Amino acid sequence: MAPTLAESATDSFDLTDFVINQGNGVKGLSDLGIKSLPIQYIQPQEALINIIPNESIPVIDMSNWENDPKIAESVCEAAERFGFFQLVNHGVPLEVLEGVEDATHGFFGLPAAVKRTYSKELSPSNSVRFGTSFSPDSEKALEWKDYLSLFYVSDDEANALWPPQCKDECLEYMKKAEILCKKLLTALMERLNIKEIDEKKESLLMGSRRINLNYYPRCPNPQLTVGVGRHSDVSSLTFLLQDEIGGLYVRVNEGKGDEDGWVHVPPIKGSLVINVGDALQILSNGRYRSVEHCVIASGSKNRISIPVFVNPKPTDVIGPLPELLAAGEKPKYKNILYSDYVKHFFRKAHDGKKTVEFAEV
Ligand SMILES: CC(C)(COP(=O)(O)OP(=O)(O)OC[C@H]1O[C@@H](n2cnc3c(N)ncnc32)[C@H](O)[C@@H]1OP(=O)(O)O)[C@@H](O)C(=O)NCCC(=O)NCCSC(=O)/C=C/c1ccc(O)cc1
Ligand SMILES: O=C(O)CCC(=O)C(=O)O
Ligand SMILES: [Fe+2]
Repeated sequence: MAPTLAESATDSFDLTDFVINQGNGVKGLSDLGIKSLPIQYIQPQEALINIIPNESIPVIDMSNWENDPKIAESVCEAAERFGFFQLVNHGVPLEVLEGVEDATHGFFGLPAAVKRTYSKELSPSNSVRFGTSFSPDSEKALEWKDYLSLFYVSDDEANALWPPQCKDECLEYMKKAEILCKKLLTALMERLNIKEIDEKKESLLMGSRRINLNYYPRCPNPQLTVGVGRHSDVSSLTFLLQDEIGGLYVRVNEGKGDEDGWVHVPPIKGSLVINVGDALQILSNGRYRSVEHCVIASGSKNRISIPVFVNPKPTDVIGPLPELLAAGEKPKYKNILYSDYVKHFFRKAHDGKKTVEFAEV
């Protein structure tokens, strides 16, 4: 039986066992109606961010993409300057977005005992993992987030192993996002004078995919914790669907003259938030920027978000693209096996932009 509130306030309540081992997650804690944040979730002061109210990341309308080259230009400029932008009229149908949102609520609404069967300990495959926080074994303070992470290997594998409550919707969203991804990557490569995405480049840029379903339940003291700590993604590009609650913040003006701080990414119905990940920063030799972001939980509502991470293949060696070096650029990054890079990211707590130092020359 779930512990009572009185029990949860005492040492007799084993939070790790309840949240992690039993599969209740932070959703389980929130559903208990706890009135204050357990100490394990209190983040150190430096995790808290300075919010800049009057700035924003670009919102780009893609409806005239085929005919108006200025749209591709805005995408490339946003990828260089902010590393983040929102897209509207991007071609992924609203029903597909709504379908995967409903499926996400369906999955997290399952009993803990069912979700737990997808945990690292019990899941029959490394491609499917239900968990809570990012890296609980290495974090000083936990994050207020549960997730399901699905690595795509094949349709057959997904059909056999992904949870039936969400597999069709996840596959559909991932596939539609891929069409959009090709368009964006073609434009981003053209800007680097790379006219053709051959097989090798296609693998480096979009050889693997992972879809995460993130659940951030209502939090009793959202200002003391984080939904996701500051990090950059290790993908090439991330396609993030967020619901109407809000809470995603992106770092702006880092190392520039203007005020360094964080801007909110306001939810826009039907839009997708796109961001550059470390792999594209490395491949483009720093031209496109993978930028820090974080999530602040809500004090009143449950929030979901669904990123599709488009990545190199785990077996690819990533480094600055040869065309850039042939044009005389000095490499800023070493060549590195992509799965080593990702393992390095997953084994430590979120730490801003530090992962990329692993690849710096
Ligand atoms: C190295 C991978 C990820 C796993 O390969 P594996 O052979 O199953 O390796 P391991 O089982 O040894 O996993 C390596 C470590 O990563 C951990 N891990 C294995 N998947 C996971 C998992 N989805 N979640 C969080 N730890 C994991 C796993 O627990 C393990 O840590 P540890 O147990 O401490 O040794 C492999 O699939 C790979 O190279 N994938 C490349 C494609 C890929 O997944 N790219 C990542 C895109 S994800 C991204 O950009 C951002 C993700 C993100 C996610 C959460 C955030 O809060 C913020 C951002
Ligand atoms: O929930 C969000 O808005 C962002 C989540 C995120 O940054 C991630 O999963 O990598
Ligand atoms: Fe992220």
